[in-house]
Amino acid sequence: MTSRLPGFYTLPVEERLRLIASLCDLTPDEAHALLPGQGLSLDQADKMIENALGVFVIPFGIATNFLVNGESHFVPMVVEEPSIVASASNTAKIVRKAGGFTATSTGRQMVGQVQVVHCSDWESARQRLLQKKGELLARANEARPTMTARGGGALDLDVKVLNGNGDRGWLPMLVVQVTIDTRDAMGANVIDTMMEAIAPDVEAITGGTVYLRILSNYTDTCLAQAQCTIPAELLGTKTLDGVEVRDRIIAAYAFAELDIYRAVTHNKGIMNGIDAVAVATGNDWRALEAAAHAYAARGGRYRSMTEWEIGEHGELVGRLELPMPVATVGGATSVNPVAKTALKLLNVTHAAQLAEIMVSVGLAQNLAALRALVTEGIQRGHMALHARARQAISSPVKQ
Ligand SMILES: CC(C)(COP(=O)([O-])OP(=O)([O-])OC[C@H]1O[C@@H](n2cnc3c(N)ncnc32)[C@H](O)[C@@H]1OP(=O)([O-])[O-])[C@@H](O)C(=O)NCCC(=O)NCCSC(=O)C[C@@](C)(O)CC(=O)[O-]
Ligand SMILES: NC(=O)C1=CN([C@@H]2O[C@H](COP(=O)(O)OP(=O)(O)OC[C@H]3O[C@@H](n4cnc5c(N)ncnc54)[C@H](OP(=O)(O)O)[C@@H]3O)[C@@H](O)[C@H]2O)C=CC1
Repeated sequence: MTSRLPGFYTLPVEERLRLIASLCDLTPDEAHALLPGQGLSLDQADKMIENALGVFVIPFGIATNFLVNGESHFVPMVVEEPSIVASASNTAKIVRKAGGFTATSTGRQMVGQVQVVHCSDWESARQRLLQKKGELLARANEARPTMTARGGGALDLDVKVLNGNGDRGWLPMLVVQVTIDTRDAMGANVIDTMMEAIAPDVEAITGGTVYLRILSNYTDTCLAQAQCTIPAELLGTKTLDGVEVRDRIIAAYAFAELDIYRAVTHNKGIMNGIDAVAVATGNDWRALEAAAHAYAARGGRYRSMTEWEIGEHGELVGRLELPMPVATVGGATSVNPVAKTALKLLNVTHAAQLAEIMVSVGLAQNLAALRALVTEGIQRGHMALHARARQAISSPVKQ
């Protein structure tokens, strides 16, 4: 199977679906789930959230041309903004000619926190907790034994003391921080269950009072990295040669590194792609957004999420590393039939693989935007598609 389908976007929508269904072996039900009114049922929606009245429909598209770690992937995207799917496909086509994206992921470890207040001796409470680390980890794992059976579960525990601020009436506090491998799940519920399970032991050991027992969305131990190396000649346009475009892209990147007003826009463009895949696959995009922007501000300065530089042979080299707490099981991925179809289209079986593709999509999206911005400007490509969308809005709805 190849994801390289020249001119795919020129086909009528029904034909596109037929072609993809046959290339990806979708069952009639899986393909049917993508049609308006056929995906999430009202009954399912009513069980997913509270006070449901209906379902909100957003277009579902696929980006073509992606080659990640030597494998072709169609990338499902659910998004309301024109030109995101086209630009991802366009860049993936260029990067494919250069050998595709290389992506890795480092760990699937998430963090849970328990906040303890009112301890009489903070340092001795900290020491006692560390001495009981094995028992606390065992207690956490007893709460979700199936996670250990899968090779995951609570792995490590650390304790920190945070000073209060008397002037503002803030108490000092102690934080028990547990590292948990949640395998193919995002793990919020798993972690929260574990943190609630260890809380009584934490109180008994410290003599303090537990307040919060919750996961952390700063998932800097669940990272994915993507890289692409593009010969300059592949970047040229009708009016500019590739070396000039490459150098302008480096200048655009430097702008984002140096100026927060530009960095936020630059990073919004990256998240355009990542969020669209997150929504399509039923993942929690708020968790991804929160973690990604916090990671971009690590070290105390908010910067570009991507890095661009000139390689040894004059190529443009791009990298993106982000926290990717995504799931192929649990949450809405397991409930929404559209998300199930999206995962099948992507042809991924594990969360780490999904994370690697998503970070490649983020890198592609950034390159697309930068290349357009430093050459013809964003308006021609983006606004032509935007104008088409406006036309659809103003034309009467077919019954
Ligand atoms: C829009 C393009 C791709 C046109 O680019 P083009 O060069 O006119 O495209 P083309 O007609 O030569 O086609 C090249 C390939 O693009 C794809 N393609 C081309 N057209 C379509 C289409 N209609 N539907 C689906 N795919 C399309 C398709 O893959 C096609 O090749 P094929 O696979 O067919 O051989 C280009 O101008 C582009 O990439 N622009 C960038 C647009 C962008 O970045 N949009 C993001 C939203 S704007 C924003 O919110 C973020 C931003 C910009 O503010 C971030 C920032 O500032 O950093
Ligand atoms: N701050 C935040 O971000 C918060 C987010 N949430 C929400 O929580 C949800 C995610 O929680 P999560 O715990 O992941 O989802 P679920 O509660 O749906 O749990 C996932 C379950 O899937 C099962 N499972 C089956 N196969 C696997 C596998 N290969 N790897 C791992 N688990 C597997 C496990 O259950 P078993 O072991 O029993 O088989 C696991 O507990 C999202 O909807 C998120 O929006 C909730 C609270 C806070």
